[in-house]
Amino acid sequence: MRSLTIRRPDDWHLHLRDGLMLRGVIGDSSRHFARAIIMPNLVPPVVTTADAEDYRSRILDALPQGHRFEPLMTLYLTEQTDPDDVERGKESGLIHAVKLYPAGATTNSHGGVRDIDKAMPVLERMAKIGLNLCVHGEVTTPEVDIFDREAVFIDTVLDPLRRRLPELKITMEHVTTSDGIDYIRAADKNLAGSLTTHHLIINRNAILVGGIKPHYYCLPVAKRESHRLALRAAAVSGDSRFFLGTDSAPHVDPLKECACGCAGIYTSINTMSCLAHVFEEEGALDKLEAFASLNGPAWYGLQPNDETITLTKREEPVAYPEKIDTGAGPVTVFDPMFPLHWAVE
Ligand SMILES: NC(=O)N[C@@H](CC(=O)O)C(=O)O
Ligand SMILES: [Zn+2]
Ligand SMILES: [Zn+2]
Repeated sequence: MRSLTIRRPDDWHLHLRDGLMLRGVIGDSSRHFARAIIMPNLVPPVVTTADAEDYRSRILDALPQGHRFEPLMTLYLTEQTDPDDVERGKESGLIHAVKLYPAGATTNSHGGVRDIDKAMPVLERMAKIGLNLCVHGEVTTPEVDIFDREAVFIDTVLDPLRRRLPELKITMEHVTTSDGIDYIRAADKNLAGSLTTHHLIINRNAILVGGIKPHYYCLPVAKRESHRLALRAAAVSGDSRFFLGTDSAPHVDPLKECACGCAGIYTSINTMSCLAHVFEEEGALDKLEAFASLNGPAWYGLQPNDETITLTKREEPVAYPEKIDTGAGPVTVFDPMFPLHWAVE
């Protein structure tokens, strides 16, 4: 048996939803993770500091008995967002990032930004006060192929924005391409990227070969194998600009298994087992702590957690449910398509 003790990890991109779904999923995160950057794409979205404060209370209220977990709140950027409200949210310690969803790019993003010029006053204020901008980095232009949307976003939105406002700290979330990795590596400052668990494991074949597999569909959509390999290399490199954001995004099965299934993969429950497997495969178990527990806090200006978790490699595969029952309905758990042997003690 091998074992590995690391600082308690954090999740720098998480969807917890609300109501019954929130109650059904939060324990899967708080069991292993100490903190998470909480995505604001509720219906309606979390747009003001007051919304974020209410949502944070609902999250803490849903936490299982005995669990300790700190939700790090974010605001959903709109063309009407008030810079003063954002600044108050940051100064009070509540708000850790503002999230840019290009309108229509992903789940519940129709209220997102259409014209980035309209968001400039907020972005300028964020640059001034040192507040992070998290971006869903895909263009939504219908002419652009869905597999190219991240690369085109970098050229037409992200790079111009960084030139215009070099002092703005930007997290390119759920990077799925080697273009994204190269772009982050080449940046001199103020740019980092989060990587999901599933994009380190699947390529686009998982969605399309042998029948259409809705539980492997998420946005940004998984790309070809060469991109997956680039993501893996970045994750295990130890480069402090890359860290874990699971993007665990629960949807009930009926909304995924239908003619127009929604995007999102649920990985909170087995992420640490999956990551230990990936890092071991890459001969880089010694880099798992940097990726899951150290680089993220450093980027967000927080201390790493004092507590630790221990992962042990077992003979028998680790059991995890195929689906969880959430009260809102069943949610299928990410199946990495290989047995998992690393267990969190
Ligand atoms: N990643 C996804 O496929 N879905 C996310 C939205 C997002 O992070 O883009 C969701 O909220 O379901
Ligand atoms: Zn996204
Ligand atoms: Zn997400």
